[in-house]
Amino acid sequence: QLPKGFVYLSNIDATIKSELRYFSNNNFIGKPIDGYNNNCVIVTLETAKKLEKIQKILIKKNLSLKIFDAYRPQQAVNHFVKWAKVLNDTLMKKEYYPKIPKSQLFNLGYIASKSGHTRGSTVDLTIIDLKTGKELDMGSPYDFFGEQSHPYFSDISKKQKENRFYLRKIMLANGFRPYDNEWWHFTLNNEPFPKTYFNFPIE
Ligand SMILES: C[C@@H](N)C(=O)N[C@H](C)C(=O)O
Ligand SMILES: [Zn+2]
Repeated sequence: QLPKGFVYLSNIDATIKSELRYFSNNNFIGKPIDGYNNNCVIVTLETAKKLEKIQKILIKKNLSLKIFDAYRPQQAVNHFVKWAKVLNDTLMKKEYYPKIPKSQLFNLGYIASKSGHTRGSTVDLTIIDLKTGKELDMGSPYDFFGEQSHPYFSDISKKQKENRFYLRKIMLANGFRPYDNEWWHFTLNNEPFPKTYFNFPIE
């Protein structure tokens, strides 16, 4: 039973793809994150309806949204904070933050100790090509912490810029706002719980 105002995204649009990275070992910590007990995407109803609208536009072009993270319990954020304090635990540094000292990941805005995700109306996502099943090339992988992931980073190919801006354009046109440090992170404008940081686990 989810709190009032929250839904399983698959109940609103079952065609949207997902890969909940914090439910797996494939994330910047290298282990499943506290509070992710199931592989399902939870968001506020308002967010789900906007994503459904975007998905309907993409499907016509043989494209689809792919969600990496959505509602994130506060216990997961606390796990990130605890991990950040152990400076010698750098299991996934090579893949996720090769050039940024671990001690700077929060200061530089790549991870937040009070995250919009915890309010239920923020999503990390990309677009996939349904013909190939592959993610569009955005010029850096999801959760790659570095300047390369800043939306306006210039040293990427024309196609990578086009892909980034297509995602950004469609999200902004449908009620989301972007984030300066990460091309994949968007928050719903007029979110229903702007001040509430939820802690119910994902199950
Ligand atoms: C950790 C990354 N996926 C992310 O969402 N970063 C922002 C800053 C956040 O933690 O809210
Ligand atoms: Zn995010």
